[in-house]
Amino acid sequence: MAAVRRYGRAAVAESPVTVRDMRLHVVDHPLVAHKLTTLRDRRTDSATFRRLADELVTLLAYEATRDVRTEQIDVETPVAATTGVKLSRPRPLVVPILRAGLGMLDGMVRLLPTAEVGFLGMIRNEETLQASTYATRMPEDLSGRQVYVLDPMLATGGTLVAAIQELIRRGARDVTAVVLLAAPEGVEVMERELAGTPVTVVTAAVDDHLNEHGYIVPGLGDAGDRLYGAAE
Ligand SMILES: O=P(O)(O)OC[C@H]1O[C@H](OP(=O)(O)OP(=O)(O)O)[C@H](O)[C@@H]1O
Ligand SMILES: O=c1cc[nH]c(=O)[nH]1
Ligand SMILES: [Mg+2]
Repeated sequence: MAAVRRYGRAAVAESPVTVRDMRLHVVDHPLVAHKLTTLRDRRTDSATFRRLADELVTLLAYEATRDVRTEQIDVETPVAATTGVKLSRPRPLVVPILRAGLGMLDGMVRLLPTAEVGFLGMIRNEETLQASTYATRMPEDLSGRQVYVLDPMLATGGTLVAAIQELIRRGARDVTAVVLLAAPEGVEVMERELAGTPVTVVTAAVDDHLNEHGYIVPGLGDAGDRLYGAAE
């Protein structure tokens, strides 16, 4: 599939790649690959999965926050006066998409301690693959805010596109999506549906394809169930 080649290994070498208005950054790092491989493993239990997802997000967050706004401040070390930076206001907003995105929240705010947190509850209908929103708790006005939206899986793209459209409706113009895994089909849908809006997607990998149930292949299964499902 041409799209796979476009976003597969080649994208890792050149990452980030910009396609129309979307910047796709596949984080190429051995620790990222190691943690992702253990997340993929069907034998990994929920407790380990939660810990690894948390660690992986912190590594992705390092890349995702590369353009976070800072301002210069004065600081006195024990030796001399100098200048440094601190995170600027308005505070960045972090929005996990419930349920599975909640497993990424702690790892993200660990690196962004000043962040405000909003919530979007969304569910994908497993028959139609259409996303719907069942809960929203975010500031109404997001103009001037840097927004980081968290969801482990970018599959058909329906969920993330709807989430980002809602952020844009509230005035956000600086949106970064942090996902653990993406499908090439979902990346294409995002480019098409969000054309004209500069959006960055940071991910650990772009996989091969979606199967007939809309699951990422090889993927890691149902992220929500693996994080919060019944114990094995
Ligand atoms: O790109 P898409 O095709 O829209 O699929 C991705 C969405 O599906 C999963 O959520 P799910 O609906 O299973 O909800 P959950 O997080 O509560 O498990 C996943 O966490 C994404 O939100
Ligand atoms: O592979 C997939 C696709 C959607 N949602 C998941 O949790 N996993
Ligand atoms: Mg799920």
